[in-house]
Amino acid sequence: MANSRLKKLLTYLRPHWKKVLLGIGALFIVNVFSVYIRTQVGESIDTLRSALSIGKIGRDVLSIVLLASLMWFIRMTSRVLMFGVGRQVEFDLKQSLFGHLLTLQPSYFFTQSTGDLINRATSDVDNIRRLLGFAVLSLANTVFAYSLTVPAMLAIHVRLSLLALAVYPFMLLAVQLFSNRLRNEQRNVQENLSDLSQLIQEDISGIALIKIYAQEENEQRGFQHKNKQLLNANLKLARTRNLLFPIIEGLVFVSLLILLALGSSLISRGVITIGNFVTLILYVESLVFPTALLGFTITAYQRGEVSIDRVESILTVEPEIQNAPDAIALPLETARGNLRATNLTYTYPGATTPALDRVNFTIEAGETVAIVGPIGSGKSTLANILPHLLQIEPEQVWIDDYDLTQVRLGDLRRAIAYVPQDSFLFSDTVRDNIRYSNPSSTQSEVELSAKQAQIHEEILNFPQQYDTLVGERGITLSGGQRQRTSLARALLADAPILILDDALSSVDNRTATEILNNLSGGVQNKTVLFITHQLSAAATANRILVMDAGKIVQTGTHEQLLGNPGLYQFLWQQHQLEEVLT
Ligand SMILES: Nc1ncnc2c1ncn2[C@@H]1O[C@H](COP(=O)(O)OP(=O)(O)OP(=O)(O)O)[C@@H](O)[C@H]1O
Repeated sequence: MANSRLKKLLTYLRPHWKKVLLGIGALFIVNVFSVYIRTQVGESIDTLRSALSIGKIGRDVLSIVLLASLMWFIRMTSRVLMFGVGRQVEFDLKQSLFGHLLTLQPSYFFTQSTGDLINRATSDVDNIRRLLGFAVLSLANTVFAYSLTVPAMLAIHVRLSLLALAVYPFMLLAVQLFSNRLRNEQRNVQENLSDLSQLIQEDISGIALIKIYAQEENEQRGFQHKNKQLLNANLKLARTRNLLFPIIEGLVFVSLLILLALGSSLISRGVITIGNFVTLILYVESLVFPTALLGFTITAYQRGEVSIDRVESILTVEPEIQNAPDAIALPLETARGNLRATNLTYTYPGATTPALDRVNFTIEAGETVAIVGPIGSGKSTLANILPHLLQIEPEQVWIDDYDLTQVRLGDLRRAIAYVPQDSFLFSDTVRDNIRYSNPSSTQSEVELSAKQAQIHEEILNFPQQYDTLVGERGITLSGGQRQRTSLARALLADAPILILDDALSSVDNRTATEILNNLSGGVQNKTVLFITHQLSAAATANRILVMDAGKIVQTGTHEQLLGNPGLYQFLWQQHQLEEVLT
């Protein structure tokens, strides 16, 4: 696992290897300078003891200042390079995450919490950036500091250096002991953060419901509970971290004490010079920072490791619905709009009964077909299968006599304009919302679609007409206006097949029937499939499919179906009753 994470890190870094090498190389030079300057200080002290010369002191000070300035400059360069690489990897990861999410089927998003997904794409990616910027930089710095300083110390006096360094294995032991705990606590923090984000996102979406049922206090309590859990997880992590760092620092000071205690007798016996002794103290002091940082580095590493897992768990999800190898091209110009189903059966993952059970139909190009039936009878499932938004077995559905599962996804979806039940509008202008299906269309084409969807007149009454912003940053449209704007968008796509999934449910019966009548008037020769509970609208279709419990139980024109006892007759009587009552 750790190995695979390391491999992942290397994959992230590979495109930026030149900068990484340059940054690490610069860090190596910085550490060489650091050791050299400390040796210089010791030598200067020893020279002072033999002959006090102001000129020599001046020269030594100047050379040390120059070297230190150069060192500072190179250290800055290495930081800019490494932190830049971290930012670049953050950018790359966000790009691939977003790109990958767009390849996944809608059902994936039903089973995932949006807050968690957002958190992974932001906070977790940020942790990986820190791991690659700060942690790699600091780890490399620690390795260089030790590998250059320790030999220099040993060269001065082996026994004294070894004794001063004797406490360092305890430091590594402490870090090791704490690392598992830190990782688990970090994971806990990330998960609690995701929970909280999810709650905020849900509450904002469901704000009307919260108010209708006067649940503000309950929601506030729920939020407080989750927020408290996050606080506790953060405090626990901080406690562990705050326990580790003082242990490390304390051990460093023990090593300084050893130096002081033993070093003074070695000086008095003339084994080492005062200059050597000062250099040794400076060396031990130079290891304090990289060693104390080891704790932070480990935390950043742990945090990054957890985040790598969380980000990779999205990136490794295979899209269920992809182009088949050698997928069949179905260019828009050649698509006619025939649809056929043979024994179409579909069961939702985890469900025990099929949502569609051996469904058979043939719909000719240009036909207008209404699909009616009680709630939960499988109408939307069928509507989602046709643009291949749900994965089905091959050889069950055919478009223009091609197996739907073998047709290139882009071509299939361009051939089908689909208006789902809940009409989604982007926070953008009305024009761009309609143009979404065909971004190169002209204003007059947009207006034509809006007229067919019977929304044009209302748009003209909006404050900035077609330039009016809708959604979160603009005006709020009524349910019926949203539905007709979505319909205008679908009509502008000019696809040979139009599927409306109860897409006019918030539009009054008369207008809905008028719109559908115009669509089925054959002006555009589209195949129109509309799912509806408005039976007066369904009555205008060329043919009606009646669904019940996943099956097509009746087929025919309105008149034929009315003449036969069955579900349609029953639904129609109910509809007539509702008309009288309203
Ligand atoms: N994502 C899903 N996961 C599991 N089961 C589902 C899912 N979506 C729908 N179902 C089930 O599949 C069956 C058919 O649902 P579907 O939404 O296709 O019915 P419908 O006829 O469109 O209903 P309505 O008229 O209410 O829109 C129902 O039993 C429903 O509970």
